[in-house]
Amino acid sequence: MNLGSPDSTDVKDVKRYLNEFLMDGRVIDKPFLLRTLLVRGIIVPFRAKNSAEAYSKIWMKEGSPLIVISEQLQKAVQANFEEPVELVMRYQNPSAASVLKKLHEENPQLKEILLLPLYPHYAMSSYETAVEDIKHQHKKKNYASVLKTIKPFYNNEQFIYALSESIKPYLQRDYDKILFSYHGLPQRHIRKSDITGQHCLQVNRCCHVASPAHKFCYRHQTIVTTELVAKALNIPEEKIEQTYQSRLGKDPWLLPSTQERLPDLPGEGIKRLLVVCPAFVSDCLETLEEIAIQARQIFLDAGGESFEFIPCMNTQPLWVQTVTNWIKDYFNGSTEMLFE
Ligand SMILES: C=CC1=C(C)c2cc3[nH]c(cc4nc(cc5[nH]c(cc1n2)c(C)c5CCC(=O)O)C(CCC(=O)O)=C4C)c(C)c3C=C
Ligand SMILES: [Fe+2]
Ligand SMILES: [Fe+2]
Repeated sequence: MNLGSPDSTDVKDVKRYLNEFLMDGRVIDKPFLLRTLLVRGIIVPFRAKNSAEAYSKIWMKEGSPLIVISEQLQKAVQANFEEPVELVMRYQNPSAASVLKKLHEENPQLKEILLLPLYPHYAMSSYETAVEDIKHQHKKKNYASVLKTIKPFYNNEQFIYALSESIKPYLQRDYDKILFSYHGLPQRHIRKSDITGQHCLQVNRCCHVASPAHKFCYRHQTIVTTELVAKALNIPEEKIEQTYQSRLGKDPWLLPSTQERLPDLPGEGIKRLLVVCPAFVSDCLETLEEIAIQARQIFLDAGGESFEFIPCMNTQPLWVQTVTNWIKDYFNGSTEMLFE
């Protein structure tokens, strides 16, 4: 299960997509009336045209890169199984309701469904809303099957290995720094997901101090991914930096911001930059347009000399094998990857 895209780059389709996405109370977490006013009255009318233009720059002949690549991943994984492997999106198509219907109609004996949210890290606005949406649709129709979910895999050995191997070839050439740019979040979301109510963004160096809050802390989980990849690839500390991208609105988001850090780097002697986006396993608007086009321009305009975007794992054989292994382990009785 992935996030989803508009059906086309037409402004009306982009509007429909943005309305569904941003009216999700786990994304814009304001009371319903205020959210409606904000989303339908301000954000979508002002954003839709620019978003549609951004999508047009990266659209493939088969459709949105996020969907096309996720479909390719689904087909590659399906090739390793007799059991059906389906792709589902949180917003727009194919929806959880339609995929569940299809699965149960085509497989009347269906006993178990294993859900893989295609997000390495836990966030209320990505992993949690995806899981809750499909659970809700499953319960609504009273399906007899059991639905199990794979947990965020930010620190999973095979994920780290596949991600590190996807980065490795880019480290062969000379570079000054590798930037790990993760999708950002409002800081409020980090506090809301803190099950202790007193750890996240409250304790000094919270993400480095052991706490049960880490199970739901996006910031902690992104930091761990960066540290594990750095260790796997032996990247010196001074050559790594972590930032957060894609900010929306005026609330404080996670820092440092990718867009704000980029223009500073050349002045600090960072002229040759590598950028990787490990919050995404499939390339999408936020990597292909925001990073590979916009961020590159910001960096080069500020005096940077080379900017290399490292693509997501997409359909790389090691990633397909990793997903396949998780599913096989589950069917062989392992509960290690399951979210309880
Ligand atoms: C990686 C996980 C993601 C988190 C966490 C997340 C939070 C989040 N996003 C928005 C607002 C937007 N995000 C948009 C696109 C988008 N976001 C993710 C992933 C996460 N978002 C992906 C994979 C994509 C790309 C979709 C595609 O079709 O390629 C957009 C839409 C595009 C735009 O207009 O910029 C918005 C809006 C918020 C507000 C948020 C947390 C609160
Ligand atoms: Fe997003
Ligand atoms: Fe935290």
